[in-house]
Amino acid sequence: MKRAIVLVLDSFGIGATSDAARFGDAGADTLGHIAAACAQGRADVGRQGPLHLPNLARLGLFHAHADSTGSPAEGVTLPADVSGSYGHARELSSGKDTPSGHWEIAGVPVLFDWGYFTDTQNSFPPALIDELVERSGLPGILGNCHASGTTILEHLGEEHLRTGKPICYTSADSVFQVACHEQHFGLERLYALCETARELLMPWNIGRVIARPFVGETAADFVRTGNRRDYSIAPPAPTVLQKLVDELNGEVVAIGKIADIYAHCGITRTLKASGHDALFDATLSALQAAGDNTLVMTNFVEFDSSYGHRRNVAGYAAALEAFDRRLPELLSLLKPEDLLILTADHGCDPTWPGTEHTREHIPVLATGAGLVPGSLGRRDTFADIGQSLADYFGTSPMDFGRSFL
Ligand SMILES: O=P(O)(O)O[C@H]1O[C@H](CO)[C@@H](O)[C@H]1O
Ligand SMILES: [Mn+2]
Ligand SMILES: [Mn+2]
Repeated sequence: MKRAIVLVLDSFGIGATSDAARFGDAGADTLGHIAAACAQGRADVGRQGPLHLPNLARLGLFHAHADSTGSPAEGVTLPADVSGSYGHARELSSGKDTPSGHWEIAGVPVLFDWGYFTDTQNSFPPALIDELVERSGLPGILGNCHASGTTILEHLGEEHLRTGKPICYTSADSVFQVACHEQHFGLERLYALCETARELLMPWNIGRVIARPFVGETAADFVRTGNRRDYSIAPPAPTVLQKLVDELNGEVVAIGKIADIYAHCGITRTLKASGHDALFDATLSALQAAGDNTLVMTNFVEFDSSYGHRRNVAGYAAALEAFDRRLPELLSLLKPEDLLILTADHGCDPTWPGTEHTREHIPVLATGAGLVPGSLGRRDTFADIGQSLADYFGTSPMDFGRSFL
């Protein structure tokens, strides 16, 4: 029986890549800088002391990090006995965004350039906004700038409630984000607006439109909800997910934002859940129900959206420790022939200037399926994961990547 589980810890980078300087990210290190802050007592909010990830450590996380950066993370002990196969991978894709990372993990790197809105103010072309306003019957828009999604709610959330104008913003990523109040503006109306924006943005080659619903009545208490929705374009070639479905009639269970990120291509079941515990629970039940030729893939989004972008080191550390505590539940469900892979889609170093992603190696932690514990070394592309999955299931090979099985 072939069953693979891929857990994407969104934004969990383990050290800058050799091309990071091109992104302004030379020296970024999501894991290393979190561990250092913990070791130095600078992350004692809601948690205490050195970063404690015993289960990830046993799978080889800190070994992979040391191989990636050249030195062990501060304040952590590298276990003598490692039970997993561990490596770190570079990114071939031109960007450091979520779709690029996920598609490359699935064997399809993004070798073209996305469209970006590079102006930090008045970021969107007037003709685009005019058409969006007209087609959606809006009184206008707010924002029209680069912004952090929580800060912009503090600045413009109340004006949004007064005027009914959606808050549109972007970032260094190829995104068009729309924040609207779930009740005052309406959730379904926000989704419809995003669908129109998705259509209008096709010629601009923008990777994603993201609906960012929020609740609350004043700047002090606005909070984004789990009803976020990502409208991605389709991957440029069949991913390993698609091949598993098309060639082997397999099952692909997408948990969290996975289905949205692959534009619902190559997915047979979608499970939504809000918060890491609920995502973990959904992963466990999907695995318990999984039959032959099944891939269960989960994205743990809070690392990125609640802690990485928010530059919240203690929060990121606490979320990693909580994830680590639950890992034995998953490991105990695995059958020897199952393949488990833990990885990430890019970095988002919470100590780095700004609020953007960081260009980093991702961890590749694999166990099961006859893998021998030990180092997988530096991998040239995230697509080694996709190629390994193709190899494991026996689909036709991917065009990119080298199997580590
Ligand atoms: O600041 P928020 O709204 O979380 O936005 C972040 O999330 C987007 C998608 O990952 C990125 O473009 C980044 O800007
Ligand atoms: Mn991401
Ligand atoms: Mn992000």
